[in-house]
Amino acid sequence: MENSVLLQEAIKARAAAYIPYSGFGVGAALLDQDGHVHHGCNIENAAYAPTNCAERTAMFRAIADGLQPGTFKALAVVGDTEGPIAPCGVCRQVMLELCGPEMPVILGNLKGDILETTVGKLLPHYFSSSNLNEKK
Ligand SMILES: O=c1ccn([C@H]2C[C@H](O)[C@@H](CO)O2)c(=O)[nH]1
Ligand SMILES: [Zn+2]
Repeated sequence: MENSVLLQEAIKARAAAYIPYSGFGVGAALLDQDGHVHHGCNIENAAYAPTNCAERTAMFRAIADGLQPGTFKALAVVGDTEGPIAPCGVCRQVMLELCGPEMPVILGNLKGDILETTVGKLLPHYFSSSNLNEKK
């Protein structure tokens, strides 16, 4: 699937954002190996901390639907930002866990700016399960 098509899916996903506090809607679209797209939006909370970002919503939704970690092909994320949106640190760590360092990440905005990167480039010198296993 073209990056531009996956970004369009992220824009569609953004329409469902629940954002009563920030007013800042984000959409995400996660492509699986069968060519299916899993949508995510940010879901906020009056207590703020329980807020779930669009990226994590898409990944958790796909895992809950039975897809296997490490099998995803790409993740697109879109917000109404000046340049391509920047995923938060928590989402980068979850991307590493569920998508792996090599997976492409396509970051965009509503003006059509695009940054193509990877999970590993977004989270250099990351902590992962291999660090836990070093001590076994
Ligand atoms: O990449 C990002 C950045 C921010 N947010 C959400 C979290 C919160 O609802 C709002 C403001 O931080 O945007 C995302 O979903 N993804
Ligand atoms: Zn996040």
